[in-house]
Amino acid sequence: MSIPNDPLATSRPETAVVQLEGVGLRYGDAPEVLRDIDLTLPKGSFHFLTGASGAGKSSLLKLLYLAARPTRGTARLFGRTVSALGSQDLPLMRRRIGVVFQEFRLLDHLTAFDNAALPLRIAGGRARDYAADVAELLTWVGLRDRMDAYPPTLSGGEKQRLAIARAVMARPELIIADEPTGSVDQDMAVRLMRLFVELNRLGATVVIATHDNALARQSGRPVLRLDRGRLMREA
Ligand SMILES: Nc1ncnc2c1ncn2[C@@H]1O[C@H](COP(=O)(O)OP(=O)(O)OP(=O)(O)O)[C@@H](O)[C@H]1O
Repeated sequence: MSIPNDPLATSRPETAVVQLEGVGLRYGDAPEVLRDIDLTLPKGSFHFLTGASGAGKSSLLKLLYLAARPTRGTARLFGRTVSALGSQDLPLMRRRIGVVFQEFRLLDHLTAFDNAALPLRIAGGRARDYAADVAELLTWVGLRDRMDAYPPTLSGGEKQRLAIARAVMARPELIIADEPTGSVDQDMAVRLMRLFVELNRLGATVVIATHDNALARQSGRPVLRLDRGRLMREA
């Protein structure tokens, strides 16, 4: 399905971080949960993704962070066709993407500091080089006094802030966040949004899925809406 009057649809392919053409997704033999998705996300764009529970938001995000492949149509990420990626390509592609999972997915046996530092460690960084950056970002998200805590001892909001810090720590080119402010109060939600806005200003492409239609509309950013697996463009 093409989205009427969508200026993104005309963007040049080489500037697109994400391109989905005629994409469908089904789990097993069940009916498709995503249908006829055409979507181009230019480099440096910032979109919200809304839709009722079960509309397919997390499933669409899974396609974008390579946790699922389309069962129909074509997906391109950073100009590469996803179906042609080999197993050796996936870790490198994934390092370019920062994901805030709805259920956080923190590692319980690592401290908050080590969770946040993980993307830098995986990229081959040395603790003495990145320690100050990790501490600064954790301080920014209000976790200065919780750096040595383990995830099971953190509140829901603290876990969420840690998940966000980890996702953006290595300055990914594409930031994908699934309900990133669902567990924090309004003031913290505004603060966290400022972080995404700042990273976008520095060049990151950002996609944020949320139930919070007001948050999405007030942002002034384009809103993509999923309605039972079909993509609509709201504003
Ligand atoms: N791993 C899976 N196996 C089978 N069906 C799934 C799986 N994940 C999601 N679904 C189904 O796909 C549909 C879309 O789910 P999805 O989680 O993408 O929606 P959502 O819009 O993110 O919902 P929510 O806002 O509640 O998180 C639902 O019908 C769901 O039951």
